[in-house]
Amino acid sequence: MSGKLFLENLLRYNTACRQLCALCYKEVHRTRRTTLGSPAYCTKLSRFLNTPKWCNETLIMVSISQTRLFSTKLGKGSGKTKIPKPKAKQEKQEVEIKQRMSVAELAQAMNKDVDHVYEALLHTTIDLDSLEPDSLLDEVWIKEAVKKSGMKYKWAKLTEGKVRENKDAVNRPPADPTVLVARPPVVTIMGHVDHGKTTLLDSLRKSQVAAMEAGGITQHIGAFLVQLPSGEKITFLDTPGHAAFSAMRARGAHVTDIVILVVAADDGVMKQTVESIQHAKNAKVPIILAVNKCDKPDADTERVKKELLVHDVVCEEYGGEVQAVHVSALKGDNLKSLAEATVTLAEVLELKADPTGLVEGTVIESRTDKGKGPVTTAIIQRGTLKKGCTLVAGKSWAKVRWMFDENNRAMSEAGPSTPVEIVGWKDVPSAGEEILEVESEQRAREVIEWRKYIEEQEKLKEDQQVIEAKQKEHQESYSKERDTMSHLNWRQRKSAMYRANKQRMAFRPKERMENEQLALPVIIKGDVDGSVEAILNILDSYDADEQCELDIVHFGVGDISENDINLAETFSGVVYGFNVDANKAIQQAAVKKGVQIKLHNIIYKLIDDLKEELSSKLPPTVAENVVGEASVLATFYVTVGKKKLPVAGCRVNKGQLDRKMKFKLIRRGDIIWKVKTGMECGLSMDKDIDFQPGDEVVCYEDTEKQQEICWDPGF
Ligand SMILES: Nc1nc2c(ncn2[C@@H]2O[C@H](COP(=O)(O)OP(=O)(O)OP(=O)(O)O)[C@@H](O)[C@H]2O)c(=O)[nH]1
Repeated sequence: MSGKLFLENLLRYNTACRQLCALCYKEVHRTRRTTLGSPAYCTKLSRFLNTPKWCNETLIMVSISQTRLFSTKLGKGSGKTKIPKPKAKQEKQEVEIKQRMSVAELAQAMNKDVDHVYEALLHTTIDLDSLEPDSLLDEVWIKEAVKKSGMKYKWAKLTEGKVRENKDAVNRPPADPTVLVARPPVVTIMGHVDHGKTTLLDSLRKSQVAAMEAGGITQHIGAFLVQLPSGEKITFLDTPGHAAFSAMRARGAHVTDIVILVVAADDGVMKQTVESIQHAKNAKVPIILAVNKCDKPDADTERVKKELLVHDVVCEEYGGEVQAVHVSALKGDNLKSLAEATVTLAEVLELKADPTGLVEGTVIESRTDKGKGPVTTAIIQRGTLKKGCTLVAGKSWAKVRWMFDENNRAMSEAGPSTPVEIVGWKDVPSAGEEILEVESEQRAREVIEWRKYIEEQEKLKEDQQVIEAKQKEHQESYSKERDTMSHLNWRQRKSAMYRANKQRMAFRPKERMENEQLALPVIIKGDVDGSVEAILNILDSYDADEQCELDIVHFGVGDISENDINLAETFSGVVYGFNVDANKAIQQAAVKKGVQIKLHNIIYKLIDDLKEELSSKLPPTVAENVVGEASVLATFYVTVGKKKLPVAGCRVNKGQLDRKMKFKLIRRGDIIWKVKTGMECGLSMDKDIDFQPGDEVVCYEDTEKQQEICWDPGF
């Protein structure tokens, strides 16, 4: 072929394509989603183009992909369709938004002050009085404020967290040894079930109450302080059992200095004794042995000590370092010796803390008190807690309003190792959470916001990991089916899918019409190749065509365009966008054409939405809900006017019979009386029915249930 001939052919081909596009575009709009692929339409195209039939399919494919180009040009050239000029759009300031933004964050993103955001939301339904600068705004209000400010929004990338400045509160560096002072030990009691942990704690607490002046009310706050006559103090954590201990350890809370291991002298070393030893060893916390129930006649203290040797707990008598004290928790015998042994060990451990500077501590227990609101019991580990301090713990913060000890007495300050009940929390923090004092309320809010943000990011990451793992799994199982396309890149696959779609449209127009309500055509748009590909990979696993077909009519990168809306209208489809936008004109066009645009920033939410959309296409299933059952005991006739009507004497065995509902088992008909369980009744039908004793009557209603699509995308 000569160069000239080639050029001429090319020009003819281009013109033909353009004309085809024009025809196709008009035809698509005229016929509204019905005849694009019909044989009549193909013949029409053939005649128009004077082309052999074999190339129609290809041309239709080309025409669709050209629709966007053509429709854009149409607006310019013909003046029929007015497309908003992009000029005004370009002038708008772009604001990066995300799903959760505080008023202050939004103001910052808009380069305005907080008042600007309030003003923008002035004539909306949002309650402005409740809005603080740190209040989180819903997506709808974020968008509204941006729009009302004459700006446009753009979704921030999910990876934005990596560059955000860390605002968390952290422990102070280790204190200067010169400021350290001795502090009481914090003790946890552990041991096997029923060996006497609770009894021991109760006795220790009671010994303290007895030692107090009358009037003190002991309450369980999760920890209490015991003061020996010599003046030494011991803090006991009032949460017996290794479960609480390991829960604290799991959260990284290093609260306990000493473990008192309770072993019943009549029972010896048991399973949970061994577990307790293990927990103490893992946490590198020294043990004191309390051989309990020594008042019992069958108590054998030596046996206990010998059994413990196997588990590397060597008592002093056996040349080890573990102090053993023989007690009776029930009778309160030798508890003083146990306390003294604890103090001795504490001295050896040289337990010290810095009582100055910002407070650090751990939440031992938390609850909501009717009068006081959220309350925590904490062990202070550094600094001295006072009223008015601002604290953060987990995702909650507090301005300390009151402090109480376990005897419900108000405290003015609490130093290291002191158990204290703190009132003033905004929410209830969890046990084991670290308490840190911060400089101001503003700082506390900042820390909490940061922690919530991090939690959200981690959740997103986790979700992403789950999705990826499941995708991998699914990909493997579907790789066989995809073998035919596996050698293609995703752009080539796009063409292949177009072809497949067009073929379906061309060869099955009738079935298509019939099945239209059981097919969901979708248009997928994403911000980058990678995200579109990720979504397509998930959609590859779609295997519920039996229930409802999923047609991927089109997919691509970029914001939702007019072409997407036109395609969605043509195919009665839904447009899904991931991390992309749909400008106002597009949204208006979509509303006008009855096209749904669904925008998402999280893939699994998009897929969830798609699943819901697919499920909504399915017809509801009908289930029978039995409301009553009766048995016919006898039959008789009653005379109504001149007529004798057959009546069944029934006993309602279950539920009730309601004439408004459906009946079965005994032929069809209506019930005259509404009767309840256990009552006897007469049943007459509006048709002549020959009742027989022993017949069963079931009264039921049809209930509709929405079906769910059985596709499992793997997450
Ligand atoms: N004779 C005697 N009985 C005791 C002694 N200490 C506890 N008991 C009894 O042993 C039983 C169990 O005591 P608890 O204090 O509930 O034991 P526990 O280890 O806290 O049990 P769990 O909370 O179930 O793990 C109770 O009936 C107590 O009265 C003791 O020193 N002497």
